Amino acid sequence: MKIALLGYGKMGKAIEEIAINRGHEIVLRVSEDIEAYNLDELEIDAAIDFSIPKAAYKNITTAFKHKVPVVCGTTGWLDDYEKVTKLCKEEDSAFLYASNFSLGVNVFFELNKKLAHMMKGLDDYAVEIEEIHHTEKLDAPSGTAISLAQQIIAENPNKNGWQLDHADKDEIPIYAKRIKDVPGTHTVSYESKIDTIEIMHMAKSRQGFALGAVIAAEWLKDKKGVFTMRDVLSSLF
Ligand SMILES: NC(=O)C1=CN([C@@H]2O[C@H](COP(=O)(O)OP(=O)(O)OC[C@H]3O[C@@H](n4cnc5c(N)ncnc54)[C@H](OP(=O)(O)O)[C@@H]3O)[C@@H](O)[C@H]2O)C=CC1
Ligand SMILES: O=C(O)C1=N[C@H](C(=O)O)C[C@H](O)C1
Repeated sequence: MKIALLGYGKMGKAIEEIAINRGHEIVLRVSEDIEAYNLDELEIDAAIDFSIPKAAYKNITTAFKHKVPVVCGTTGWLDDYEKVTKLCKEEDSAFLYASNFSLGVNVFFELNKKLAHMMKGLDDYAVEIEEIHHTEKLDAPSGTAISLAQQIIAENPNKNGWQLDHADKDEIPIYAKRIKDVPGTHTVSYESKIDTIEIMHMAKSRQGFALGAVIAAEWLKDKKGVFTMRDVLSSLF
């Protein structure tokens, strides 16, 4: 496959290494305004966007206009998600966003949903989410923590939203910590006066995120429509 990397920072470089090892060719590396590049002449099979929150919308929608399928891992831009999916359908293109591409986190998401379902009637337990990332991360809370909160809210009628660092009774607090070099750790805990139930995922490197993104691009290549990582991993869950 011919792959365009929209964003060539820590994740772009990790994805490049894995894509080349899997026999793909990187035909474009974008680190600035996408309009500076000629997408049409490169015969791109898929673009993978791991850029910055304020660039993601333009990168994605520009790729659609050039009929390039987009896998997006950039977080912190989701206020524009509905606009992007509408445009994807209008342009007859393909789009797959995941707040976290690692297989382990996608298993963790399934555990989180099951645990939330079991805990929804147990009012003695207070739920909270903690995420820890490296100090260069631009957004807080992490996209993964938001996905975890949304999954709990979907299961629990007593929870209507989330807030960073504090929460009302009907909300889930998300605590975001920044510590040098941490690739990404997420913990969901339910605490009562007598015990604590906790599930945790700790990434040891960026390799899992990068491999998942390349697998998603291979999967998306000849498809049309809007997908999630659950579609890619449907045979597992
Ligand atoms: N979904 C997932 O599984 C994962 C998601 N992420 C997310 O991916 C994103 C990138 O993370 P990471 O690689 O660690 O961050 P980095 O800061 O290392 O990389 C971002 C890169 O984007 C570049 N950039 C700036 N403007 C543009 C633009 N207009 N178009 C394209 N690229 C641009 C930056 O260039 P410059 O430095 O010159 O400004 C930088 O090289 C973040 O949003 C992060 O949360 C990260 C890991 C996993
Ligand atoms: O910025 C990061 O590094 C990461 N971002 C993603 C997120 O916001 O959830 C995924 C992963 O945890 C690493």
